[in-house]
Amino acid sequence: MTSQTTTTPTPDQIRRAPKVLLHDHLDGGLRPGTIVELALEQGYSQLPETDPDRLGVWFREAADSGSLERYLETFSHTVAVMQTHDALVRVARECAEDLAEDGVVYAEVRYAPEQHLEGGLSLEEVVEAVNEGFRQGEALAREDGRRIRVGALLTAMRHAARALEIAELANRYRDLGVVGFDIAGAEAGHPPTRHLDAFEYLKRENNHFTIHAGEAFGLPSIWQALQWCGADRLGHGVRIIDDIQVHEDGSVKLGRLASYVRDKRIPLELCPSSNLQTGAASSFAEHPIGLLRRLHFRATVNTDNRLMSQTSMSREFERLVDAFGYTLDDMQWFSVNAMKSAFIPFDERLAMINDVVKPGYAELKSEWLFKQTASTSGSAAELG
Ligand SMILES: O=c1[nH]cnc2c1ncn2[C@H]1C[C@H](O)[C@@H](CO)O1
Ligand SMILES: [Zn+2]
Repeated sequence: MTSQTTTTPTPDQIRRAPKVLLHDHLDGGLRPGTIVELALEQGYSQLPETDPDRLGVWFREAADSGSLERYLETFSHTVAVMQTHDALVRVARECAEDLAEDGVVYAEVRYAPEQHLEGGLSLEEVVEAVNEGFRQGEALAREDGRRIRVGALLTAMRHAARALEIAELANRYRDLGVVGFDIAGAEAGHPPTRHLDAFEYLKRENNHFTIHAGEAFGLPSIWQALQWCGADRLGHGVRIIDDIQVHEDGSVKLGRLASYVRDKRIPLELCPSSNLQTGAASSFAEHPIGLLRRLHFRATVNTDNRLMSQTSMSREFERLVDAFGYTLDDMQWFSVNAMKSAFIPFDERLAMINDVVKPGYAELKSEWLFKQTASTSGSAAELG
């Protein structure tokens, strides 16, 4: 038996393995039951379904459009019920609890504060409500014997004009639960350079940011995000594949931009299920993550929107294990990559890797070895 097959993780091991999540939208991860309850409490009557199971299916199907623009339309329903302090606290608390339950030990969860002002909250009140929810969720997880740390990323919507204001907000709440900044929304027609003032401000403040780029639009968007805006990470970045040639004999040639991304260890926040829904990839088996992992790009695995994709970190890994035969070693590689790429300080990242991620995988691997040894010695005894 090769070590590849011997360490193929079971669904239970995948769930228990310590996972690190860098790209997850707060407004894309609500529990369907919570949406129904919040809509009822707040008198929001536009939900397409009021049965939680059917609503969950509706989100996945509506998001399965093959177009990022149509995928994004589904967020109008989640954002609609996230307009009060209590709703934001609840959604953030449940997010942290759900991630912890799924074995996520560190997460950076993003949302756009400017989309949560319709109930009269200020930008600061939105950030404080979400932070309160994350802290509650972390504490509840701890009571259940689970360990998770959640940091917030503040997103500015790329079609709007509030990026500098949101960047300033992210800077004000730095070390107070917010670990960085992002821009999201429809990519085509909204280049990241429109928000250069925000990125330049953050660089001057020595702050961190990621940019959704190379998802619905290709290399020019990635190039701008890196070389004009100075992004620390790429949200998706999957289209970097357009700059990689794979020849018939299996040899590979990287273009200048792909080389830069790999040489500089630019983290790619890959979100396989989401890419299938927006048309950025056509199947799990053909998803560029397989090649990017083989070529040692700084690839990470992410959920993007758990509600719209009916997914979780465990589900993403299960599908990757099925498609590419990944082992616990591969899972550890992705998780260490993600932890290295997080926006918290270096010493804290290192501590997470050495005290949480690596020991977690070592334990799972030793469990497996123990079972193997027990079954081998059992059969030897029977033979004897
Ligand atoms: O995958 C995505 N690409 C671009 N924008 C996205 C994606 N997923 C969610 N968003 C948008 C919709 C949300 O309302 C917003 C903030 O989380 O970010
Ligand atoms: Zn996203």
